[in-house]
Amino acid sequence: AIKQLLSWRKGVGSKARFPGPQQFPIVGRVHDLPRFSLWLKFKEWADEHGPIYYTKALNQPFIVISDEKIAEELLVKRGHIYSGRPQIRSLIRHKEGPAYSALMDRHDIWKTQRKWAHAAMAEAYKHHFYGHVEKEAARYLGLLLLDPARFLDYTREFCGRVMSRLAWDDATQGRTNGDSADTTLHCMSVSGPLTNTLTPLWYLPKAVNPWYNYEIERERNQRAWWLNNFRLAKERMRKGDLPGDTWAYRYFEQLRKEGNEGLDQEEEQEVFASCMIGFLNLVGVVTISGPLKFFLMAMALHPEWQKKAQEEIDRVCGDRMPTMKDFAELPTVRACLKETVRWRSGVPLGVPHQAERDDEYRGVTIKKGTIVLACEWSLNRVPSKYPDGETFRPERWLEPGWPTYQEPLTRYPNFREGQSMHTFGWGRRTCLGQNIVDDETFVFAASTLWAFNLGPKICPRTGKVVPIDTQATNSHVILEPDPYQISIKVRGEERGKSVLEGYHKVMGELRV
Ligand code: HEM
Repeated sequence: AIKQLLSWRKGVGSKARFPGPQQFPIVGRVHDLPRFSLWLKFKEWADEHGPIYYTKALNQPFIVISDEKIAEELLVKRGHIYSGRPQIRSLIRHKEGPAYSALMDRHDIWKTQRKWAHAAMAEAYKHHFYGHVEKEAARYLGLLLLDPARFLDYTREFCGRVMSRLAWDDATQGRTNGDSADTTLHCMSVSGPLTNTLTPLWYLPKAVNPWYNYEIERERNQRAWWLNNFRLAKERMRKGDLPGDTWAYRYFEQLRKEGNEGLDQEEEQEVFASCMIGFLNLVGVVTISGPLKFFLMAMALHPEWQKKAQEEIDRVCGDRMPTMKDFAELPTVRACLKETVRWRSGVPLGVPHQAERDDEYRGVTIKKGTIVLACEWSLNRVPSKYPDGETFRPERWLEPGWPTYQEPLTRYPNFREGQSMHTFGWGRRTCLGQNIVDDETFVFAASTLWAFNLGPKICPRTGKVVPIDTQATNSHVILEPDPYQISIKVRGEERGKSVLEGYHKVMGELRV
């Protein structure tokens, strides 16, 4: 504190600085950074101080960006400087690895894991994830038909199952996968343990430190779970019983190509590989279930768009459930999805980058260690690119004249290319999941609207619409909306029969 006070006094008026809220000694502005919906505060400051501003929380300097060009200049063109990850106080050893590649510094472990995950994902995408997304969607529709009130649970489980099937051929792990992802996200978020904001608390002695003890236990369990699945998959590989369309198979096959026929490994190598596959499996759950839950909400609140999308689906698919083959013919479905992710971002703060060394930008020194945030919530509301940014308007992706419109509509909008790819981050740290996001959200959205009508829930006691707070979320780095209620009704008897038929067809093959 004394050091800070001195440097603050020395620093007054002496250097060029970015604009920003007034800083106070020792605390900076930590006192008015809310733990929940922090992006609203960052947007408020952006409106006041401009597209790049400076602030501090305790001793941690921040640069917050809300302009795509500036973010490109720093995070892409100068990616060799701004691609570190800051320490999240309540997550143990994440910068070193090997557990969370998205949160590691840029060292060899990160490079190896990123390269491997990128190639594994690209190969699976070539085969549109081997039809697993469609099969799980058919199961999801069946469950929704039987018990629509549990739609939020089922939505997350759907995402968890797809990922665990791809990772280890064990969709039954889908629910655990979702829970594990959720707890990890809690621990890494400002809205999570108090020690993420009041960081000095982390250094309390273990005997009186519930945050530290919890994290040790959580991380140990998660790693054991990953390692267990890895070893089970290895046993199956040895017996010739592991399907070739899993990431685990791909990994073991590579070992064999290197001459390791028996798949014998030191524990350290197994831990490395199980974390690499385990994390890829984990990171694909809530990242997708959050947008899907917001999509269902948006459709219930915007019947005019739901109807347009359903007319399109009925015209193209008729009585059969939509699949990836219908992608080109269903631009309205894609526009509703793309607009959902813009309107209610799943990663509204973006994922923080950190300056790996001192740099100078526009005459201002940016110190090594500064956290650089391209605030997705603000980027999605830049008026010149997204007019009427607070409103859900899928037409901005479908009609010429809007800044985000792109042709041909058989291809755009999508989540892999074209407009607004800032959603998936920047430069060397760009998201590795865009392909699966594109497939999974499309099949889920098209098939749900094919089978069901979504609408507001009417309270049986008052007869009034149950209100939905569309901004209420768990405020995690990657978030989901708070539980909400809508009505989900099958679109007629025939459609119900088709849903059940589809469900029975896949249930024989799926592990439950
Ligand atoms: C709509 C869904 C998703 C969104 C909006 C999203 C967004 C992001 C963002 C903003 C980042 C940080 C980029 C940066 O630091 O500049 C990121 C990183 C990452 N994402 Fe995604 N993501 C989504 C889904 C997925 C899925 C489904 C997977 C994998 C199955 C995935 C895998 C990753 C990985 C591995 C990283 C870390 C990259 C690195 O640090 O090297 N993401 N994502």
